[in-house]
Amino acid sequence: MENVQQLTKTIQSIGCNDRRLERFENLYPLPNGISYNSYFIDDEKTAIIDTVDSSVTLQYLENIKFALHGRDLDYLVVNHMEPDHCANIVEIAKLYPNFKLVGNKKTLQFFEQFYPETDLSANYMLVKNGATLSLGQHQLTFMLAPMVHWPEVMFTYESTEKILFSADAFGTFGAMNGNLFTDELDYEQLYGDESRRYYTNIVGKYGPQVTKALKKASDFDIAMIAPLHGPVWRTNHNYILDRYKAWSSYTPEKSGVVVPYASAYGNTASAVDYLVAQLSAQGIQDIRVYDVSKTHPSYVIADIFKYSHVIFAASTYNLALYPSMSALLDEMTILDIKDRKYALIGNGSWAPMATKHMVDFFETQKNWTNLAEPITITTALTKEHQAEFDALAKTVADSIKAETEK
Ligand SMILES: Cc1cc2nc3c(=O)[nH]c(=O)nc-3n(C[C@H](O)[C@H](O)[C@H](O)COP(=O)(O)O)c2cc1C
Repeated sequence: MENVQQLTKTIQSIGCNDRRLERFENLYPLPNGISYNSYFIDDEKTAIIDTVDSSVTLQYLENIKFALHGRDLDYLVVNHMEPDHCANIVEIAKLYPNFKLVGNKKTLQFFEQFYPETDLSANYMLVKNGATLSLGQHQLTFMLAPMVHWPEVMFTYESTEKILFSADAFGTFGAMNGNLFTDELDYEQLYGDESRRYYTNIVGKYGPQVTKALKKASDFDIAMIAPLHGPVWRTNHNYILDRYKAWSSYTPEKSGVVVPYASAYGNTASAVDYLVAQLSAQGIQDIRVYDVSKTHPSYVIADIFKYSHVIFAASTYNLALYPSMSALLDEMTILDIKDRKYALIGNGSWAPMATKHMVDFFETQKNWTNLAEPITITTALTKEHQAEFDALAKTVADSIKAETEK
């Protein structure tokens, strides 16, 4: 049976949920699943905006059949050619061969790269930035938003009902829970952290491009923002726009400190516990400690975007940096995170090298401010280092407080 909801009188949400997938892009844990959104516009001409992942094809095709009510499909607009959104183009082509596949030059190029066995060139409708398409009552305008995840990404604006179909922008991890609109649910509680983890890990590297797209989109009078994952915004746009402004400019949302550590036997972990207790004694409340061997880097990355300060602590592993800390630092480089204040603690029992590796790493990073001389301990934290740890806690606490007062 169909599973379709009304976005407006003439536009339906025909997307599907997937609560089985373990990892998005085979990388990011999905504890609450994911939704793949797709929209159907019922007008003199019929149109679908984006398709869904192959894992939900059967449900999706039922939804389309229901939405069309026996009519033919005229247009399929592809805002994003990533497989979780384009995997059903070929299926749609089998059932509705007369449709026009609407995309820009890169969209169509990617289509041929992903689906070399399917020739849809006769269906192509190539659009450029600013091109328009009339469906009857509804008028679509296409706006290129390159690198708001991928180079072919575009936004589609429907001017009659003032809806911005925003591709991956403004979306979130987490399946839908029945409520289609953000104002029907407690967004902060249900999707607040997961939308940050989604943005920072998936789009995080492309802050400048996101800023550009936000500026372009502000030319439009927007009543609704309909993303490709998660609920639709029809009120309180500023909540998500402000968050996007902060994330895309690498501005911390809060002053506070993230403390990712890597520890084989627990000594680095104990040293961190001592340090954060001193931070607490200094009055710091927002402290987030993570064992990077246990917590997936995407959660740590999301908090590094959220908070102003980071203290990295890691032990040495065969003269190298402990692998799970290395993985986190690699991920940070891939995402180009900048503008945070940091301090370093290394550990090692016979040839401690972790501190040096982390120092070398931060010399290559943009706009990270080192707050203190790195500390190296040689296995367990001892009274000998206590004063250094106390001093580090004071320095970091003072810096956080100064940030709060700004
Ligand atoms: C596989 C392995 C390799 C290690 N290699 C080094 C090393 O090259 N140099 C060193 O000083 N310590 C080395 N260590 C020791 C740990 O770094 C050390 O015991 C640790 O810093 C203590 O802190 P922890 O309990 O937080 O792991 C190694 C430990 C393991 C398990």
